[in-house]
Formats: sequence, C-alpha cells, structure tokens
Amino acid sequence: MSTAEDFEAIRKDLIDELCQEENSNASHVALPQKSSGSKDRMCVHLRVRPFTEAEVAQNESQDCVSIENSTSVILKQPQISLGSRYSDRGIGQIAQCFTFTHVYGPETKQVEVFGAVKPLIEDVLNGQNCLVFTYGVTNAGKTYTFQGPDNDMGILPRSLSVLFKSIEGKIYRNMNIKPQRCTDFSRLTEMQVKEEEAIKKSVLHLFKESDQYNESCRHSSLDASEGGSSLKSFGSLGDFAEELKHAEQVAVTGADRIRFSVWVSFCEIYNEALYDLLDLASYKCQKRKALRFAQDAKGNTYVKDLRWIQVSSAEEAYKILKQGRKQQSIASTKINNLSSRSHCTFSVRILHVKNGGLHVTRVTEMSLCDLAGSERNTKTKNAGERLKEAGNINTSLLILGKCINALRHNQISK
Ligand SMILES: Nc1ncnc2c1ncn2[C@@H]1O[C@H](COP(=O)(O)OP(=O)(O)OP(=O)(O)O)[C@@H](O)[C@H]1O
Repeated sequence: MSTAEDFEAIRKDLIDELCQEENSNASHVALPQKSSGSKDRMCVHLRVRPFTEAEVAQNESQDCVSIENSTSVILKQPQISLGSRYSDRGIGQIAQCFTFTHVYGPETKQVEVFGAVKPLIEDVLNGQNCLVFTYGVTNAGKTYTFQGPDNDMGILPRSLSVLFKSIEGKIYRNMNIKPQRCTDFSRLTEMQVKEEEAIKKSVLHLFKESDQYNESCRHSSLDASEGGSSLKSFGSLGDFAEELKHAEQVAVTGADRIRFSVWVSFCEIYNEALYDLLDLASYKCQKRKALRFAQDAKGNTYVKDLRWIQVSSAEEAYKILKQGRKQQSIASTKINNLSSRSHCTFSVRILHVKNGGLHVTRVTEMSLCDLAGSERNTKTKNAGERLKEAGNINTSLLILGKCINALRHNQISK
C-alpha cells in the first residue's frame, strides 16, 4: 500500500463490508442497535476525568460539561469562546446533549470503568472477537484509562489479569500451534518452536534488564529527572502482582475439554506507518521497519509480519506489554513532542485447542487500542494535514478491519 488512492480503495472496501455485515443480519441495521441477544454490539462509554492539580490551580472549571444522568451529558461552550461572548449579548447559547451507553463521572474508579470491559473477556474466551478503543482529544485521559498508573491500573492490565485468572490450569503451553494471518493458525516444526522460544526469551530478558536498571535508578534518586521518571513507569511487577491477587474470574463454557493457547502482539501507528513494538531489531536502535496491511482469502484485514508471542501467564503478558511500551516511548521521544500522534494496539489472540493439540476449534481475538488525541499544534495545521500526520488513514483501516472481525463474532466496545 503506497499511495493515497490505495488507502482510499481499501477504506471504501472496508466500509462497504462493514455495512454488509450490519445489513446481513436483520436485527443489526445500524451499529448502536441491539443484537439478537440482550447485549449491544457496540457500546460507547464516556469518562469525564477529574481536573488535574494544575488545572484546579488555573481555575479551569467553567461548567462546560454537566453530567445529566448515567447516560447523558450536556456540553456548553467555554466562557472564553467566541460563541459564549455572542450569547452574553443575547444571541443564544449553544448547549448540546449527548447520550452514551454509560457516563462515568470524575469520581469514577478504574475498577468501575473496567466493569464495562470485563464481559468482553468472557466473550473472547467463549468464542467471540472484541475490540476496545479509547478515543478523545489530547489530555482527555485515554492513556490513564487504558494503561493507568502502576498503583491504579487501567483496563489493559486488568484485562490480562482477569483473562489469565479465568483460564488458570487450562493453558496450552506448547508453542507448536501459532496464530496466522487473521483467523488461521499454523503448526510449527521443532526448529520453529525453538525460534519462537528464543524470541520470547529475548523480550522477557530485556524486561528484566530494564527492570533492574529501573531499580538502580530508584535508589540513586533519579526520579525527579525526566529520564528517571519515565523509566520508573516501567517498574517491577510488584503492583501487577497485587492486581493479580485480587483478579476475578469469568465463566468459560466447556473449559474442562478446552485448552487455551494465548499469543500477544503490540504495534504502533505513527505518521501513517505501522511499527511492531515487539520487534527486537528496533530495540537495538536500528531504523524501524514499517509493517503493511494485508488481506486473507476471506478479505479479513491483518498486519503482515506482525510478531505474535506466546504467553503462559498474566505476568509474561504484562512484561511484554511493558517492554513494548518502553519501545513506544523511546520512539516518541526521539521525535520530540509528537507522542500524542502515536496510536497503539495490544492484541491477545487465543487458539481454543482440543485433544492435546490435535484440533483447534476456534481462533478469537481481543484487541485494545489507545488512539492518540489530536496533536498539540492543531492551530497551525489544516484538517487534511492533521489527519495525515496523525496516521488516521492507517488507524481507520486498522480499526475498521478489527471492527469487521469483531462484528463477525459480535463485540465492540469504545
Ligand atoms: N481518571 C483520572 N484520574 C486522575 N487523573 C487522571 C485521570 N484521567 C487522566 N488523568 C490525568 O490527566 C492527564 C491526561 O491524561 P492522559 O495522559 O491519560 O491523556 P490522553 O488522553 O492519553 O492524552 P494524549 O492523547 O495526549 O496522549 C494526566 O496527567 C493523567 O494523569
């Protein structure tokens, strides 16, 4: 895919297909409508974050957002806006009401927001695909909700802990079956299994190294410096171990006969290009290789050559997540203040295995995407430039592709 026309053609295909998916089922005429079951196929949750200390100090509150009830908010213009000044002169104030699946106020705890995601883990373990993505302007609180601070984790680490808690004792550890393309899998030779093991070991080893480095930084009181504080966020497993202790389980049907082979991938979209955050070559500071989209025989979109790593525990998945995030942050720092333009997707793909690995009954996927908000220099860019720079063309492709895959097997949540 190299030209804007290519992007347009594929985007159109995906939109057409998405519409067909919707129309092919009489009970799903439009996205927000109810599915044949009792659940919405697409849910949109709004979280209004509390003011930060700095915002409180600047007297930020202007009552622009008022939460009406658990499903709707009313938005008014900020007092300093042009529209608001007109309304002072009696021209009329614009206030708009928006309705959501659920609205979470500033006092909402991370665990409550996670409550909206937890049913999707049950779905993915019971044979459905799902996609969760955070969306909003820069500084809205997406990353906080998605990842969260170490001592108050967001939906992604919590999802990992509940998922693994639910399949405890039912994990298929052998790496001889690996997900391929979108919904396929391949059987690996002994040599290939060894390669997979080596890759996994290297990524986990890197985590160990950075963790040890982080500990030494902690002790040398580097935390106050920028480098120290950013390293600190890749800290030890301590908080996650605590999280795991309290993780709940979700119900998995037929789990006595099924084993779960779990694989993860982590990629980033920056400036229209897709990068593998688990690509070891990038860790060695080589120029990052951009990945491409591809389609399988059934027209499902997937990221070609994206690395999938088998994980046997929530701890391993979490370490890989942390290591990938480190890679993401280094890339962003290099290009200075553009961090908010990078979108990341952490995916968990699950092979449902029976008869000691002889049969794979299903391949399901849960994808969690943290989309970047509009960038800081919006005033100086026109909309076209911003879209291109934000990588939104690629993002829409990725999200649309994942939406279609999720819709085929049911669930999306936003
Ligand atoms: N629920 C919350 N409780 C307390 N602080 C929060 C909450 N949500 C966000 N914050 C704080 O608000 C600020 C912005 O949050 P965050 O970095 O998650 O925004 P973002 O939407 O990911 O921004 P960007 O698109 O620029 O990456 C941070 O200082 C974060 O700690």
